[in-house]
Amino acid sequence: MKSVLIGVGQAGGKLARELVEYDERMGFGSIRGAVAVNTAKADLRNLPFETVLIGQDRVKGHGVGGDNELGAEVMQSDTNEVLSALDGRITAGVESIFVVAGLGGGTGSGGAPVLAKELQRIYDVPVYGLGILPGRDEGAMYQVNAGRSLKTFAREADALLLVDNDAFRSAGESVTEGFDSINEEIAQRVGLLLASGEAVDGVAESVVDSSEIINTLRTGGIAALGFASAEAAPDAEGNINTVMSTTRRALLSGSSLPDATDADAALLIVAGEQDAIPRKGVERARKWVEEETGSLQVRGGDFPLSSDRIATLVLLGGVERSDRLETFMERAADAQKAEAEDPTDGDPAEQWGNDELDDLL
Ligand SMILES: Nc1nc2c(ncn2[C@@H]2O[C@H](COP(=O)(O)OP(=O)(O)OP(=O)(O)O)[C@@H](O)[C@H]2O)c(=O)[nH]1
Repeated sequence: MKSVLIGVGQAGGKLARELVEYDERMGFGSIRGAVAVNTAKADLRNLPFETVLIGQDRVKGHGVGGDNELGAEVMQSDTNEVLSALDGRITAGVESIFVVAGLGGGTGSGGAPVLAKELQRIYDVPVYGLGILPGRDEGAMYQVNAGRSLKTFAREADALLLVDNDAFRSAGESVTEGFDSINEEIAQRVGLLLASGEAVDGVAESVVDSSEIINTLRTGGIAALGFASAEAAPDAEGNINTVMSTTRRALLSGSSLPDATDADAALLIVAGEQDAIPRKGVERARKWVEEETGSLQVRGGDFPLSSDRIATLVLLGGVERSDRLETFMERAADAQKAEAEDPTDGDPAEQWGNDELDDLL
């Protein structure tokens, strides 16, 4: 799926760079352009694509210091500068735009939903969010920011693919120490997903295409992406169990949003040498995903790739009712309550759609 990335804030810029580098390293060519936007001048250095500094009149290039309302305001005032930087990049072949941001800070958290809303008004292609949730050890401000941004971003984008910073943390490593490896994990997953819709070597009907990604995300709301891989046998018959086990791992332990398995729609992509992908295994795994997600809309497809491994990607659309997200929304609402010194309790199940967490826009 040919896509253009807009990284907003520090994490957004770093992750966009990681995605561009992965796509180039693999020779996929699915990322057709990238732009980084920030209120902090220093964070725009070292990014190998066009950058836009916003809010100079308000914060003089020093960032918004975690104030996501200010982040939203400066994006609103300077949207035209961002749109100008995009001019000519959303060409006829581009199939989607991704707005990439960490949701715990100020610039990305506040700016990304505002930008998604503007892009929706202007472009016909889907506008997706790629949002990073703060780890549970990050402070209350990060949790509140992310809770508020999450609701608004999910509403303004066609779908919001979420990554939980706790999902890829290695034992004994702090969230901050792990950023580079987390970014690599995300870039690999998302990079493979985008490239899967582009497969040119495959002529078979079973090869996945971009419309299947778009249809899986059509339900809107929150999306998650799971991944797992294993060494492949040379023949398809020998890989039936491998496809099943990588599918299980991708969904149950390799997801960008752990424990989010209830979904409205899913797409199972099996990557590897085309002759080594077992039809029987893919069909069995697809049925398993159907049972596990409770969705009757489970699509499946191959991604022919020259490799001695089999990799499975599971894209889930509409996972906002999942336990993990409810736990997060509860954490964010608690943090907001603690900040406001208001001890009244709330039902976590209702926090998704309501007022405990103020909307950003
Ligand atoms: N995965 C990942 N998360 C990051 C990275 N950098 C920051 N974060 C997370 O993103 C959130 C902070 O967002 P930033 O992007 O640093 O903040 P910002 O949007 O630039 O906003 P201000 O600094 O307030 O202007 C925190 O929850 C961090 O955990 C990164 O490189 N990778």
